This record gives sequence, C-alpha cells and structure tokens, in this order.
Amino acid sequence: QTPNAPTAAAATPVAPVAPATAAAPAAKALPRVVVLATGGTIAGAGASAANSATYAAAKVPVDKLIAGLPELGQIASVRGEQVLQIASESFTNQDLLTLARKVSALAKQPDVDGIVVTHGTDTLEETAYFLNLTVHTDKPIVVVGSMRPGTALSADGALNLYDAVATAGSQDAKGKGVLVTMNDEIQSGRDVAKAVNIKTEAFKSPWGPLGMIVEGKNYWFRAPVKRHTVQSEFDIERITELPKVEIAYGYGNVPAELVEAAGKGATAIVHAGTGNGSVANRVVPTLQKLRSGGVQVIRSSRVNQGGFVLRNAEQPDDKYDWVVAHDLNPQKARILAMVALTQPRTAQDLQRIFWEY
Ligand SMILES: NC(=O)CC[C@H](N)C(=O)O
Repeated sequence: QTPNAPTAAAATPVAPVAPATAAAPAAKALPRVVVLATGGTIAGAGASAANSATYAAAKVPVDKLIAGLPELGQIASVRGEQVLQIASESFTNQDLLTLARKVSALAKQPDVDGIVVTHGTDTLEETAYFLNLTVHTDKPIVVVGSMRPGTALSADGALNLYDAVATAGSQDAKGKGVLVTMNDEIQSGRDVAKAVNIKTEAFKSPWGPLGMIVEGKNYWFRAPVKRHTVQSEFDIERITELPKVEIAYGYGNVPAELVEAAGKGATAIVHAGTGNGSVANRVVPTLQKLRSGGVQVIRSSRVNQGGFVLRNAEQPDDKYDWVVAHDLNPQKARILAMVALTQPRTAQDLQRIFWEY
C-alpha cells in the first residue's frame, strides 16, 4: 500500500481548518483566457446522441460552448469571441491571416494571460503551425478541437476544451510554442498531425506528446527545440499576404501533367513524394522545369507519421537546387514555405529555414 492510498489518507487526522479572518490573503486571481472560436466538430451538432460521425460541424456559438462548461470558471476567467464558424477543410489563407492577427493582438493585451483557438480537426495542424511560426508571444496559445460533436455519446469536446483552457492559463505552458490539447495530451503544434479519423485518439506526433493534462493540471515531460513564436524571424504583423504554394501528390502511374498544373503560377511546389520523398522518373523533368522557371521545389513525404526526407537521398537536391522538407508532412511544409516565401529567397536560405523551424 502506498502512503497516499485512499485508506491511508482516511486514517490520517484531518488538520483543523483555520477560521477565515479579515487578515487572510486574497484568493489567487484566476488566469484570464480568451477562447477564439472558428467552428469544427467541437461546435458541431448531430440529430441524435448516436450520431458520432454523421452531424453538422460549426453550429454552436462560442458563448454557448463556454456556458455549457461551467467547470471552466474554476480554472480561469474565460471569455469567448467568434472569429469564424466553418469546417476547417474550408480554411483559406485569408482565414489564417485574420485569425493570426487576432491572436497576435490579444497576446499583446496585458489583461490576457492565454489564448485558446477552437478549430475543426481536419486542418488544425496547419493553423497551429502557422500561429507557431508567426505570432510573437510567450503567452500560451492552445489550439483544440474534438472528434465527436457535443450532442454525441462520449463527446470529447468538453474535456478537450477544459484541458485547453487549463493549459492556456498555466505558467508552465509559457514559451513552449503553440500547443494542441486533444485526448488528454499536450502536443506541439509544430509536430502534431491528425493521423486517425473517427477515433478520439486522432492526433499524433512522430516525436511524442510534450505532456499530459489530468483533472485540469498540466504535467510536462519535454519542450520543443525548433524555432517558434518569440524566436521566429517571421511576424504576422509584417505579413500582408501569402504566396501561392501548392502540393503535388506522388503515387504509382502519376501523370506529370498534374504536377505541372500544380506548379503553374506558384512560388513553390511541395512534392508529397513516396517513401523517402522519392519522385517518379517522368515527374523529375517537370519539377526541374518548374525550378528553372523560378518555382521552389520542396520534397516532402506522403508517409503518414514520421516521413523524414534527407538531402540528396533519392534525388540530387544540390544539383537540382531543390529543398527537402525535413520531417514536415506536405501540408505543414506548405505552411512553412508560404511564410518563408513572403520574401524572395534562394533555395539555400529556404533549406536553412526548413532545418530551423
Ligand atoms: N472532427 C472535426 O473537427 C472534423 C469536422 C470538420 N471536417 C472540420 O475539420 O472542421
């Protein structure tokens, strides 16, 4: 039996509670957390409690979400703002800019200690990484979603939101970059990706979670080492628009014309290659042609969870003046390329950025 097991605790005499006096110190002020809502399943509603997969996303307004979770009042002083009300697969670059500017402005306010963004899970990893790269603050920013709507049996949104608010209000979460709280875990917004659908354990990082949240308390085990937020050379306050960066998918028998179409008029193309970021023989000349036309070529991998592309492995990147995406999946590589290419760069400089962020 451990010393703090329930029976041992019960046997310990309870210390008398000191009577409250006028001299008693004031209760510690709760952290002030703003919840910015953008839609998704966390704001979804289904026809019946059995509908865990068949429902409409982006229905419930943020004030109703907060009012439905009175437990939040015990861990933070919370207010909500509705920024968007959409399913996240419909996020545009303009939506990213609008949200990041809002987060940045709030982070500058002295009466805000932390920010939560509620978001659909489909592109949550892209938004989390975008904020991680562009918002200059050490205040916690936590992006959160859910896999089941609030109307469903065993809905996960309430606990995920509670965990997000607890994390956004935690001193321990400061300076760790943008975070994602799903399924009791604290993940780095840079690393995490939706790896499973339907199930509530949907979000995985190839490098593991940073910590856990249990009953509203954060437990940390590691911190990110890639540049983010305050150490980032990018700043949403200086970004007016995002360049066109598209993704071309690799697969057996892929026609080169698809890749050509994806690269047309783009500043960069991310090639979601097979395995180690390999490129079909008939696609190589297309990518070379795009590169000679000034388009940056970035080799990523379509491998789910742990795609890792090395320079000059599979393709001679030095010779072709291509860039590799390091461990970033194609959609995260697209986010970093857009942010980096808000100004002209050599492939060498773009590669440096891919190593550092
Ligand atoms: N679980 C979800 O949030 C998915 C709902 C919707 N497709 C979205 O991403 O917004």
